[in-house]
Amino acid sequence: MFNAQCQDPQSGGLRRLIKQSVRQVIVENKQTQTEADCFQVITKADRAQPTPTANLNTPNAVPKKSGLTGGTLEKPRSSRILRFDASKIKLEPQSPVLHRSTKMVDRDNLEEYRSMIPVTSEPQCLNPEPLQSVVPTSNLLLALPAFQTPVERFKQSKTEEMESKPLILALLPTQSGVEDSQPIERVRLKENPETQHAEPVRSYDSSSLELKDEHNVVPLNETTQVLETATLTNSMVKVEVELNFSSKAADNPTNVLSAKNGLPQGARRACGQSSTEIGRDTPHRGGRDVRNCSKTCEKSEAKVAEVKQHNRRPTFMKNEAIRKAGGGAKKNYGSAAMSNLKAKPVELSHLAVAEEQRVKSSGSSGSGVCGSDKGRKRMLISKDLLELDGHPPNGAAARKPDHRHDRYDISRGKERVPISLSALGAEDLPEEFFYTKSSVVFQSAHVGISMARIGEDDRCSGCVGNCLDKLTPCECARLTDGEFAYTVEGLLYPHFLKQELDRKRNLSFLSFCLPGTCPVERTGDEPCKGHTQRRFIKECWEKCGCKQLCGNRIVQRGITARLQVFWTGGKGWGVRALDYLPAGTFVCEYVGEILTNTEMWFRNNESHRSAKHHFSLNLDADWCSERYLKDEEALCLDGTCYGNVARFINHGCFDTNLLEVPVEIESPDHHYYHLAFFTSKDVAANEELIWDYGLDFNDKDHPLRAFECLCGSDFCRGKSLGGNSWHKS
Ligand SMILES: C[S@@+](CC[C@H](N)C(=O)[O-])C[C@H]1O[C@@H](n2cnc3c(N)ncnc32)[C@H](O)[C@@H]1O
Repeated sequence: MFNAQCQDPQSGGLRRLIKQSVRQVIVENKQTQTEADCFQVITKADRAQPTPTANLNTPNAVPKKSGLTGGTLEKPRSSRILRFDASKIKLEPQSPVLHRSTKMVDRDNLEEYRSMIPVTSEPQCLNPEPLQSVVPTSNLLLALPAFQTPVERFKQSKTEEMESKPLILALLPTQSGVEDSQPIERVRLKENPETQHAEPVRSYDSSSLELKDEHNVVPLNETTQVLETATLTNSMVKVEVELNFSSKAADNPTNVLSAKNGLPQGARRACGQSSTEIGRDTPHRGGRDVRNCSKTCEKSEAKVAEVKQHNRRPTFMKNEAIRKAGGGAKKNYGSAAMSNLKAKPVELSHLAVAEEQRVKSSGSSGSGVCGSDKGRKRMLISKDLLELDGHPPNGAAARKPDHRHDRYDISRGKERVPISLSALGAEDLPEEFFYTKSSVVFQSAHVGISMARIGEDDRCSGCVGNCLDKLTPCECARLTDGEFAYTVEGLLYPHFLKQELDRKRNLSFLSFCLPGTCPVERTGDEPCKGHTQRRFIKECWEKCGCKQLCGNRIVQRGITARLQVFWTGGKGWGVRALDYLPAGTFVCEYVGEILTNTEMWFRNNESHRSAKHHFSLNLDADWCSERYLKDEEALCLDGTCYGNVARFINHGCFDTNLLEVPVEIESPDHHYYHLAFFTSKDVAANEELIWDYGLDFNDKDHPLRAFECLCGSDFCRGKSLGGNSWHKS
């Protein structure tokens, strides 16, 4: 679909090829500028017989897959932890503040999450001992197991139902929460209150709620009155949370509220506040030097230190406790894959079984483009592909896709930052797809990356710390044309950007590889006129000696910019950055299923043909290499069913703000690489992000018809396509 460029450097004129064309655009300054078509899918090339001369013994040869072993099918049960401020949710359920403060974490990673909790939880007036009686009402950590749909949830077995109990992990005290708070007795959940799947109100009282009787965590008593309600969205399931607080304080001496001050018995006031005495403690007198206070005063240095020390204790359950409580939550898809260094490739047959299970168990997956690709086999492109001893990540292969969109974060916690979805003006939500942070391999695509094959020259094993600190480029940088591509700020160097933009706009002779190596040419009617050579970036990686914080590791760290999927109108969904992004900022990688040209061609002729939007692109930056790439070898990415936020990025014919750059991480094998998007210029907050698909809008041989382009550029190549547009077909 996207990304291959051909031109005849001999004639300099424009000649249309079978799949690609180069168009000349006369820009205002009368300079002739050419824009190459990159948005390309397989046409005749895929139907042709493979060229038998491919030499797989070359250094770049792709290792054949063999003997893939390991892998167990385990039903993934992840849990989401939603931290929200009840008062804010109540007032502004969709505020960005709320959005930012929402974080989904696998149960196994709670400890990691602890460090991310803002210090606003610092107790203001709390006595650590009777904390159970001082219950803040504003910050609550609530874990809800993830479910496919509410309906499915209620079909769960009794055992699983037990596991689905909400788990209050912590109540974080805030200043405002002190005066009017009481112990929570009940959390009442009402799922999907506004949808047809509305389920009856589900109440969890002290016996069904799992609470950790630890600092900041509140035991339950009998239910009495509702003091606070809140609504949060968990994976498109709207959950109304009613926090029921005790009013039977007198029954419980530790929960007695002082009629005068509203504080539970045993809680202390901060110095300078009302001088009401509570219990035997001596309150701090206003204006008094805290150094003179006794330890019983909570403003005293000793008390503050004690409180701080107490708060350093883990607020959350330990993993083991959580597993017991939640029934054995598994690591989530992404993190498990990335953290399992000893993983072996997932056995394909297991994947097939998993896929079948997915199709069977997902009622909605039988429709639409994604629903039609039953039985596909996929693997994560990650360390679990490495041919090392070990096992695949638990449940990674068997994980069921959850097709619903979470508007607060369509990645469902898989990305480092939430990717929100603004559906303003849209009639429907985007079509279902499986959000994946890393590309997955479809059955025939050979992208096995072997650690053993990564040689000394392909990594900087002798480096330490940050390679950017070195005076001379490390081995990885040498593979990036001998220099680092990234600045210390993590941006693409301006000269790198300029060079690549020039290369795209003004296809110079030097940018082309020799004819005769192009798979298009081998099967087409016309000779290939060359492809633009792409400059690859080689990032440092696990096998390098440098640290994870090395500045030559940008794309592998994932998305850091706040992105939002929004409704553009005519173009469908698009992506914008919520903040200003300077030129050279990494935005995201194009993630999808990795498949061969041949497989892509079949898909385009079958399931994708009638699709409204198309999500496939060619990884053809290696077409300039000396060896042939057979059609069964040349790779494409299809983001239709498995993809990330990049699948929503729209096309622009000219003056786009994104540049696609091939980036190698795992190995310097140009056969498979990551296609990373960087801002090609400064991008204002809320500006739509677009890149040039390089689509040949006039290609009538293509199985998919080009869309009628609405990029709005004066140099638009596809705005008046007449009958060639799928919109009109
Ligand atoms: C990779 S998807 C982009 C996301 C898509 N807009 C959506 O709603 O899912 C590519 C598809 O978006 C639409 N599209 C992208 N750029 C466009 C443009 N400039 N004008 C019209 N449609 C566009 C076309 O339907 C195209 O097949």
